[in-house]
Amino acid sequence: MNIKRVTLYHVSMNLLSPFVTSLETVQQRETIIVEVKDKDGATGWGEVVAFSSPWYTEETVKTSWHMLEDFLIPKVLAKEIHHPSDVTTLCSSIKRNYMAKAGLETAIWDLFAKKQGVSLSQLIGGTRSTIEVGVAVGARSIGDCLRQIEHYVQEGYRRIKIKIKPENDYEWLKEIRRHFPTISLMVDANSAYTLNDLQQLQALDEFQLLMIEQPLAADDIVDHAVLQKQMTTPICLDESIVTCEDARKAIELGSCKVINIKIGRVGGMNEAKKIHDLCQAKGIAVWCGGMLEMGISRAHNIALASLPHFTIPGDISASSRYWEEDIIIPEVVVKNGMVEVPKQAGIGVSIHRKRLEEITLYKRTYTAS
Ligand SMILES: O=C(O)CCC(=O)c1ccccc1C(=O)O
Ligand SMILES: [Mg+2]
Repeated sequence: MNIKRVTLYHVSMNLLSPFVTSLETVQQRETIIVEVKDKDGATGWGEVVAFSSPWYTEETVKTSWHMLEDFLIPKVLAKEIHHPSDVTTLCSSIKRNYMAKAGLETAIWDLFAKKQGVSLSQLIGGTRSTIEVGVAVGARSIGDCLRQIEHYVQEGYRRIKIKIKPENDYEWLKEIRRHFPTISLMVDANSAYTLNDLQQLQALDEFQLLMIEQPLAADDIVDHAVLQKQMTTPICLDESIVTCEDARKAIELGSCKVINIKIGRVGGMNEAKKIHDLCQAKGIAVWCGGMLEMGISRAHNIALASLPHFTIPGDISASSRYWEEDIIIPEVVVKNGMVEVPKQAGIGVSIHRKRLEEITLYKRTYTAS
């Protein structure tokens, strides 16, 4: 493949309702859509999942744009690409900046799959035609939280995830379990605790949680290993795992029993697949995480989650969970807690050009010299 043009769209959409985490409340979702075109005019689409501010990881929409414009796009425009995994190698001299890399790399995966005439799921070795999905609830109050759970359980979601922090964990979970004693339930702390909170965390063991996601700091796989030995609830790592090497070390240390794989956080589909394969070999459970994303990233997640070792429902909700109108056709729909894996070439959905233009604040095209 010779990539001839890359277009970046700076876009912004309002979430249907604010998403509250221990670190940030997201209402306006700003991001970058990446369109790549080769010499034959074939097109691939990717989405950068960085946020407006560096609350989740260090990347932002602006740092991603800078990395793409000044370093990453020039690399892919300069060389022939034989396979999307070449992009990882091409960009390996550029440190970190995983979400910026993933936005471009996933667009090239979509393009490559389309050129081969196969679905992205098929291309990466996906084995499922439907995937089980869960939903994440980031609520302002326990009342709001209970109402949301009720609604999503009724919609058929297979697993509910609640955002917690030290000020509302035990009491909230007590209330939730009183109303929903048997639902598949897990929590995500986005690093809101330290080992000083050991007893408070151990108290959560009574709620039969599927897992607790990222209780401690992103750069602390040592303390997570200490914590896992003293909790029965499985620990799942999210922010701590940005490479396959991180996953290997965390597994060796016993820092987690589960890993949440996000394509954006780990720099692309290639690395995501490597982590999947490693976890499969080591018997560590995995599921596909979410980033309050628009449809393009959602479609890439669906392809990833069709791999055989994704045995736990991911944070892959319907387009209508977050958006009035998504930028893909058809939108992602959830029926009975399941999403169909598209069979069409590439990510298997079309871009809703009119909707994309509506939410675009600025766009710029870069061409091969
Ligand atoms: O529904 C989703 O898209 C995922 C929700 C979620 O938990 C989340 C959303 C934004 C940033 C980080 C996270 C996370 O998994 O920690
Ligand atoms: Mg998380």
